[in-house]
Amino acid sequence: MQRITPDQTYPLFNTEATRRLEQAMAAQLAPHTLMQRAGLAVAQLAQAIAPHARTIWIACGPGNNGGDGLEAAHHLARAGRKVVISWLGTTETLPPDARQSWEKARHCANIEWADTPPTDLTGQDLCIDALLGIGVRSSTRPTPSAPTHDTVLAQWLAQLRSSAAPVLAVDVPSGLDADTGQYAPGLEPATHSAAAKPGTAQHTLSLLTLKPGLFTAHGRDAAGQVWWHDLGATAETGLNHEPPTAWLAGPPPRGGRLHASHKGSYGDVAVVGGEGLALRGMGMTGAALLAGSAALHGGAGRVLVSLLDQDQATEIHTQPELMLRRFEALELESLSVVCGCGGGQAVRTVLPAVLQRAQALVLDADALNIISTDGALQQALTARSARQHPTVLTPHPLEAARLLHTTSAQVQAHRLMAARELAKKFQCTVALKGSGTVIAHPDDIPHINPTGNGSLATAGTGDVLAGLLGAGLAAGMMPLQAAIRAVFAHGQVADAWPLDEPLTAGALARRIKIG
Ligand SMILES: NC(=O)C1=CN([C@@H]2O[C@H](COP(=O)(O)OP(=O)(O)OC[C@H]3O[C@@H](n4cnc5c(N)ncnc54)[C@H](OP(=O)(O)O)[C@@H]3O)[C@@H](O)[C@H]2O)[C@@H](O)CC1
Ligand SMILES: [K+]
Repeated sequence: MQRITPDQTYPLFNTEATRRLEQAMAAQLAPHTLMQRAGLAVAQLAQAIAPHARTIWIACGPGNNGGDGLEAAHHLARAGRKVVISWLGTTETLPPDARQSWEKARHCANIEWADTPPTDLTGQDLCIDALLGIGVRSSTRPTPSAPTHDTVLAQWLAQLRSSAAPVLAVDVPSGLDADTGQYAPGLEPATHSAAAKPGTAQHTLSLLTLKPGLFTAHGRDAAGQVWWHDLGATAETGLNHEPPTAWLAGPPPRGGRLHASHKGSYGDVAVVGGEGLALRGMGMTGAALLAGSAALHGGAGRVLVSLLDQDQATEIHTQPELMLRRFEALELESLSVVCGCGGGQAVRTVLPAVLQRAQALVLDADALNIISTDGALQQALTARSARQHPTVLTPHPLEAARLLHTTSAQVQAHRLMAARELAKKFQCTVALKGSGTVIAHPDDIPHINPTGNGSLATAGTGDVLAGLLGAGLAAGMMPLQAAIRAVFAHGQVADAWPLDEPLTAGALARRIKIG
């Protein structure tokens, strides 16, 4: 069993791939072996995280996820723990594996069966959520006969989520789609605002495979600390014959600098953005300066800043290392250009030249919005790939939606798919921001970033990411690697930041550590 931390790369498998692996393994093993292993692993983790739990309430659903819970109940009861089971299945519809575990649990004298879940649990107890796993339906049941069952399941789920006791979720937090990290309709937590985190699992034990939905969209909040037990898959069948759906990115390789190097060894970044106050009364030069600061702290040899403010700025007092340049004075052909940060409408005039000439390019914010409305710019963007000019897009979900002519809800509903679609459409690398940033490249398996948290949800952090990425490209990194590295390092600063101190984008840029 492994505790998942951002210290290595892990393969992630969606439901379809997981089912294929399950079948391949089950064919080689005695019947019921996988569920026995799953139940034992759940019981072991329960004992480890709550060794002194007074009562262990196990909420078991009608399918094999419930079967895992029943199997775990048997082990925990045999270990002398006080176990209360609430089971939602019927003997007529029980899958064969779950039936065997149900019978085992039935024969354990010291298990209490409760149709009404206990309401007096405290922090000294433990809940095990075995209601729904990867079999959760993505639509509500159409038949009129069933709602009662579904209603009870939803009630028990609400009770788990609001319990004072810690929750260990089996395989996936019930109701969460293992592929997308979205909740199934009708099973969303009641409180769903960023300020009030919904009651969710403190631990999730992912079985056989790690699933992408645990690490993106609502997955991170829903799952808490993720653990993984492969049920013997790596040793017995190898996970190799099934290509991963995605990778959970690990830390980029550390690389020191050669002593005999100079500023030219690390390349030049040019930040083009920062519409001035004069044009529309909205000054956004700070965004470009943040990107510049991040490029500096990300290791760029030199950082040039071209502010789109009609030459009002003549000097940057706050960061003397940044060099101001008129746009016309930039030798775009030899630069890694970061374009868009605070660019407003002013960035429209420079985009044709930037897309045509920049050696390497990061496009963010306003640049993306303008491109999404202009077919000629879209063609120019796509054409960069044929000239071997690396390009990285860093959209948030709404910007991605504009580029894909869809809604941000659709993008969020299928983050992995949306990032891949964008990468293919424009033949470039994409970092789709948000919880569990997805990094996609046309010909590669996408990566999900494991670092970062809600403190990054503040103005300017996107500009910092763009600048940092520009530094990676300037150093000659491949765009996919540069994007993985930048997103990882960006999130790492937030993870190390004190929880009770608001993180500002300026501080974020200054704290970046690369290599
Ligand atoms: N894969 C593996 O390698 C291994 C898998 N194992 C375990 O099996 C789990 C998968 O089991 P599974 O296929 O039986 O599906 P599961 O999640 O129990 O749900 C199906 C049941 O829930 C019901 N239901 C669905 N949605 C609903 C809703 N919205 N509201 C109400 N009800 C809803 C659905 O009803 P139906 O749609 O049939 O009407 C059906 O009765 C997996 O996550 C892991 O824990 C391990 O034991 C061993 C290795
Ligand atoms: K579950």
